[in-house]
Amino acid sequence: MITGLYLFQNDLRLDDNPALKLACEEVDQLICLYCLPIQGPNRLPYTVSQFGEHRMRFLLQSLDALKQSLANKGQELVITLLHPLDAIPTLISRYNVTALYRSQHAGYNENRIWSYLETHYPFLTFTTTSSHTLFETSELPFALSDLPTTFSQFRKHIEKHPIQSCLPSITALPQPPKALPVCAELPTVTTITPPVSPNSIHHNFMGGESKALQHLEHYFATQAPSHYKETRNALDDWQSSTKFSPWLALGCLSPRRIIERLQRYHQEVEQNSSTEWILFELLWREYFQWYAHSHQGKLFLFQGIKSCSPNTSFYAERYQRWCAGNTPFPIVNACMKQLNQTGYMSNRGRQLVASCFVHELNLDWRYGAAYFEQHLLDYDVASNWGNWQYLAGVGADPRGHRKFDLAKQTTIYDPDHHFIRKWKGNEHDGKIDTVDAADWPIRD
Ligand SMILES: Cc1cc2nc3c(=O)[nH]c(=O)nc-3n(C[C@H](O)[C@H](O)[C@H](O)COP(=O)(O)OP(=O)(O)OC[C@H]3O[C@@H](n4cnc5c(N)ncnc54)[C@H](O)[C@@H]3O)c2cc1C
Repeated sequence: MITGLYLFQNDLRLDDNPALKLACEEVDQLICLYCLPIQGPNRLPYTVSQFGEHRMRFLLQSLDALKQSLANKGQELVITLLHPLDAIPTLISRYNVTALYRSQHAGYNENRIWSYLETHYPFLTFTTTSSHTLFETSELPFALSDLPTTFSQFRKHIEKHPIQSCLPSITALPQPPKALPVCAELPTVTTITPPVSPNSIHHNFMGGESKALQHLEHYFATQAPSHYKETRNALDDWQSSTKFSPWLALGCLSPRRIIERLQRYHQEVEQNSSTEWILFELLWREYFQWYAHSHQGKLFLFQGIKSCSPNTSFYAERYQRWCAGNTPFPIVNACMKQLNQTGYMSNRGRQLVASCFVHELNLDWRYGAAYFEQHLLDYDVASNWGNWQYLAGVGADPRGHRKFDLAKQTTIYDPDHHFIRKWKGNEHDGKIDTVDAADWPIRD
């Protein structure tokens, strides 16, 4: 009798999940595990915790949904607050686990944990299968160490490569062993976050696989894909971009399932430069995934993948002002308040606030990335840290860095200040510093 352990991470779904399918085929009984990292020391050295309330709400909803789907098939999702290196060895020895499975993950820490287990349990089998990306490592037309240094080169290599078809949803799973440990006492969605206003943008963001598939269908049932390229830079409109990112980040939705639905839209409705741009953006996501796999720990270094560090530092007051949306830049303030109140910010907004962080406030980009990590519903280690590096000039940008003219951007994207007024971006005191580095008040 083979007992397997499946570690759920960024693949909280049964649909198109090749890693889980393989586990189901190879073992007689299966433990399904999720380690929820909300207790213990913060893994980031940048003062913030990993989970803001919106991010946690979306994750808990997604876990609830997965737990229910598994229960409908006679399985049990064990959710623990223990670190994987405490939980997994205990389960291995208590249930005589001999085979461990997971989906491929771009996270440096997640991979170190898996490698540690592989080294310490050489007689067990460890299998990692890709489900978070459009392609598998073996399909890439270059070695990971030779990943193209720019997105354009990457896209040229990959865009004509056929994308594998999706797998159907898993209908049957091996049973769990008898007397599995009960789940940790988890905070519930209602205890951890305040109720969501029905008018709020994030009312639409409900975690879980079935919500993801509903949203996918709904998006492609509208005309929005046919206008995506013209609308995708809007700051605050639900239909302007796909809003797939939170479900993609947790793996409630497979990127290949999106491509399959996009192709159906092409056959049934139309194919134009807007619809093609959706694939283009998903290739950006793909690039950052492989970028993280390729550069590993360098994703978190101040100098990124470059050889010299930016000329920025950490100024506590400036950082606090940026987080709270109290800088001299109304558009930035509005975007930050939108993030704080909803857990979402448009791609254009993210570019503007990151540019402000690095180029106007001269702050160390990693603190901005860590703040995003805490608050974004769609936080994804590769997309977040890769984009921040890009904007800070220490990543994959051939131009060196991106500094946005915030006044000009406001004229283009919020000409009548509707967005700024809505999010109260004008409510600020116009200052960057009121104390100096030694905490002595600065006099005007
Ligand atoms: C500083 C910064 C931090 C970011 N952090 C994250 C993050 O943690 N998680 C995340 O998913 N995206 C991140 N992005 C990328 C992008 O802003 C979001 O993916 C996008 O805004 C999500 O909204 P959407 O699903 O409507 O996107 P759409 O415009 O509809 O794009 C479709 C999909 O393509 C992908 N995509 C689009 N743009 C990018 C991009 N620049 N990089 C990677 N993937 C992209 C996403 O998966 C997105 O869901 C970041 C961008 C910046 C500038």
